[in-house]
Amino acid sequence: MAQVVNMGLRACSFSNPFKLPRNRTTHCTTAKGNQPQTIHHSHSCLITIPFFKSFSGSGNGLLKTQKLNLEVSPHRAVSAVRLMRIELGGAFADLLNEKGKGSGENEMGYVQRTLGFRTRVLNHHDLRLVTDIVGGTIRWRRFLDHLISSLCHDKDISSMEPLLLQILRIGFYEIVKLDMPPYAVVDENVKLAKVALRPGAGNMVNGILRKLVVLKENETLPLPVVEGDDRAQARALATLYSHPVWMVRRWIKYLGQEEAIKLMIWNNIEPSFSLRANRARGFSRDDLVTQLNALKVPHKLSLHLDEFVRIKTGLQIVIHAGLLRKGLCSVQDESAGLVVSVVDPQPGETIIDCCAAPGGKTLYMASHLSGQGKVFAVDINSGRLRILKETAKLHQVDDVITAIHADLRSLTDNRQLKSSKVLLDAPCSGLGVLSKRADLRWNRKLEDMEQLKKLQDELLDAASKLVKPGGLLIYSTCSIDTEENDDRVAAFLVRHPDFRIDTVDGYVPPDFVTSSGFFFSNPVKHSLDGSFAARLIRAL
Ligand SMILES: C[S@@+](CC[C@H](N)C(=O)[O-])C[C@H]1O[C@@H](n2cnc3c(N)ncnc32)[C@H](O)[C@@H]1O
Repeated sequence: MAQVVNMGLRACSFSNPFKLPRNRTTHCTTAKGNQPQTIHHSHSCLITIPFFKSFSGSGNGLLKTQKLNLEVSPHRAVSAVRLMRIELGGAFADLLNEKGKGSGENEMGYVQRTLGFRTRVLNHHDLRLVTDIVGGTIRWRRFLDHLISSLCHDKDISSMEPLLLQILRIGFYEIVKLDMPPYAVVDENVKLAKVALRPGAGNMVNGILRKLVVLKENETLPLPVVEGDDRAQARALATLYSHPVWMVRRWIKYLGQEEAIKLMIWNNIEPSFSLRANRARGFSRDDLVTQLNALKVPHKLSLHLDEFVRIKTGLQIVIHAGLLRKGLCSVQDESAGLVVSVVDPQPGETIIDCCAAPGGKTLYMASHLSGQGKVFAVDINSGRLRILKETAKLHQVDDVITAIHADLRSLTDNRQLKSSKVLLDAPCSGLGVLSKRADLRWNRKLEDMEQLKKLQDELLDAASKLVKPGGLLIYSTCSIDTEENDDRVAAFLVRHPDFRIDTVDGYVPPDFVTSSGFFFSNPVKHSLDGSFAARLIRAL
């Protein structure tokens, strides 16, 4: 049985939504005074025992509840809980959006509430494993679920206990995709299921994972075959490469099957990240490189942008070292940096950033103004705008940024705000950033595309009203979808014949310039996020 250290109040929780109530005797570890002892009770409630110890160190007598489990592998326990939170919509797969930044107190609180115990605090190595397991398990969800339902008696896994399903997904991912030593994986996940759920759940995990190990060793995994009509082929590919069927069909239509497969392979690879040294804080790329060397974080200089460095691993170390918190650098993909190159901000200019939050491009543009000029940062989302303002202070560019909380579409009716440079970084499907946003592929729906295109048209019309005669409108997205990119520009030019395309040639490396004069970063070709930008000049 797991070693359980109980500290805190007696509390009996019947409300854990991740466990099925059981009418059976369960072993719990409890304590009399400070002595642990085992009791039996007739439901799966969690019992914690009075310890009368303050964890805050404040000596205020506040009683906290905590059970520390040192037996289950902590990164698997934390991964299982994070996966449930993501699936239930409580968190993003993207670690950067995690308020708790990994194994912080917030996250351990979720672990405690979900599993009924805490794990030890995670170290860098554990956090790296959590990131890999969570990201990979989400990416491969359709593929893993196909295998799980093929191996389960009950083929409909949608009714399976959420926690049990996550534990199985983790085990399947570790065995099939990470090629980890199979029997260690079986043992660890069985232990987690037993402790976090009940012994019977552990037995079930044991049976299914062992079946999987045999099938893998015999190379007889039940995989779909790509055959039949277009729809059947798309379905098989969607399972094999773990994407929604509608995306696969769309990419086959626009890119052909070979390129669609390459794109899905790219989306399934662990992403690398880029860091931008913040020149506004007097922190150069050389300074950043010195810090990364000291932290032993492997890195490569960007081939395209002077302030950028690429890292494949070690982001947690950078976060932990406080480089982001101190505003010395930010995590920003080079594709986003290249959109700013298309804008080409110069000291003294006034730029309106129409959809600015959380501020990645605003801050980078502001850092190029060298204290002279202005960026008006408009956004409809007050929470995201608050993040922009806070980060602007941290980056010491707040003196050149004015935040405006507004719907761009009504802003243009009421104000006299106009400029010679207007950036519209429009809300989009995010189909160019699926490798980083592992959960996005499952959240995005085909119906979203029509709504987004309509919104993009409306925002383009609104942004165009802010452009002075002879001025420039830059339209950008982080999508690779031609209907959100080239087609939106084409439709805009029909509605606004006073605008014309100004090629991005000369602003970005030639390799990124399309035949129509737009900027386009192709994940497969450039090993960057996918993004798009067009320069549109208004007639005098
Ligand atoms: C792609 S994100 C912008 C990312 C940002 N440019 C950056 O680099 O960090 C799109 C933004 O558009 C904002 N938005 C959506 N509809 C809007 C509207 N009607 N008016 C103003 N902002 C809007 C969203 O709140 C979101 O922050």
